[in-house]
Order: sequence, then C-alpha cells, then structure tokens
Amino acid sequence: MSKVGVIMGSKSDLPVMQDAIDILKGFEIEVEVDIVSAHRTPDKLFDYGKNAHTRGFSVIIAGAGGAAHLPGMIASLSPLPVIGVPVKSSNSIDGWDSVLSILQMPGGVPVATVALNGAKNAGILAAQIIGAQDTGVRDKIIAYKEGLKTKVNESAKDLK
Ligand SMILES: Nc1c(C(=O)O)ncn1[C@@H]1O[C@H](COP(=O)(O)O)[C@@H](O)[C@H]1O
Repeated sequence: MSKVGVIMGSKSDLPVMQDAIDILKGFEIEVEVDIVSAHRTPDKLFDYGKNAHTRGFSVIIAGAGGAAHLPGMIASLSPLPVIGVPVKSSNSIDGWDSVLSILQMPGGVPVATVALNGAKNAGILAAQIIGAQDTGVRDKIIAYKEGLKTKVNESAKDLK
C-alpha cells in the first residue's frame, strides 16, 4: 500500500500541516509524520531524503517556514515526487520568504509548490499522484470532487 511522508521543519508548523494529514487520512492513505530540518537536523535530512523511497513512501509532502530549504533539499536527495508547503511562520516576511524559497527551485530539481499554508491541497495532490495508479484512491478523489460540486450547487440555491 502507498504511504505519504509528511515532514515539517518544526513542530510549530503542525497546525498548518495537520490539514494535509487529515485529508490523506480521509482518503484512507497511510501517513507517516516527522520533524526534519535542513538547518537543525542535517544528518536526519540526508538520511530521510536518501532512504524514503526504500521505506515504502510514494510521495513526500514537506512544509517549512522562513528560509524554507527543507522541501528543496529533500527533492535534491530523493527520486520521489516532493510537494512543498510554504508555511507562514511567526517571524516571517508575510510568508513571502517561505513561498519564494520553495517555489524558485533551479532546473532539474522540481518541487510542486502549493499556496501559502496550502497543506490541504498538498494532501489532495499527493492522493492524486497515488490515484494515477491506484484505482481505489482514484475513486475516492472522484467522489471528493463530486462533493465539492454538490456543495457549490447547494450554496447557489440560496441565492435564487
Ligand atoms: N525552514 C525551516 C527549516 C528547514 O528549511 O530546514 N527548518 C526549520 N525551519 C522553519 O523555521 C520556522 C521557525 O521554527 P521554530 O518555530 O521552531 O523556531 C518553522 O516554520 C520551520 O519550518
């Protein structure tokens, strides 16, 4: 079974990253959560990035704030797709520091960057990557999208 690694630079990122964990669990996808920091735990970062694909992960979601080097460094080490979540941390420059650090990767080392604090979309994107091969997960995504459509249509009824 596919597993998603959700990592973040600090436990202070957890309130944001929880959205990715929750939506993945809603799709019944196994999630393993950890704190990994390029700056504070560089040895752990190297170990995680080099070995994630041998540990049953299919996708890695990496969230960090400020000088957010974690997603890019993981992408440099791992053959797995990496989804980056810019986190608006407490002393950030309105989140722009994180957005630009994660978004502006050099050619050859992609990180699929979602919106600032966009962990929910990171979870959905990870599920969609898994669903490209796994029809059970794909069906859950189809149902999820149907749910979105129904919600919008229901909300529009009040306007008539
Ligand atoms: N950007 C990084 C990295 C990294 O990129 O490796 N490690 C920690 N951090 C970020 O520092 C911010 C403040 O962390 P603390 O709240 O622990 O001081 C967090 O948003 C974290 O993601």
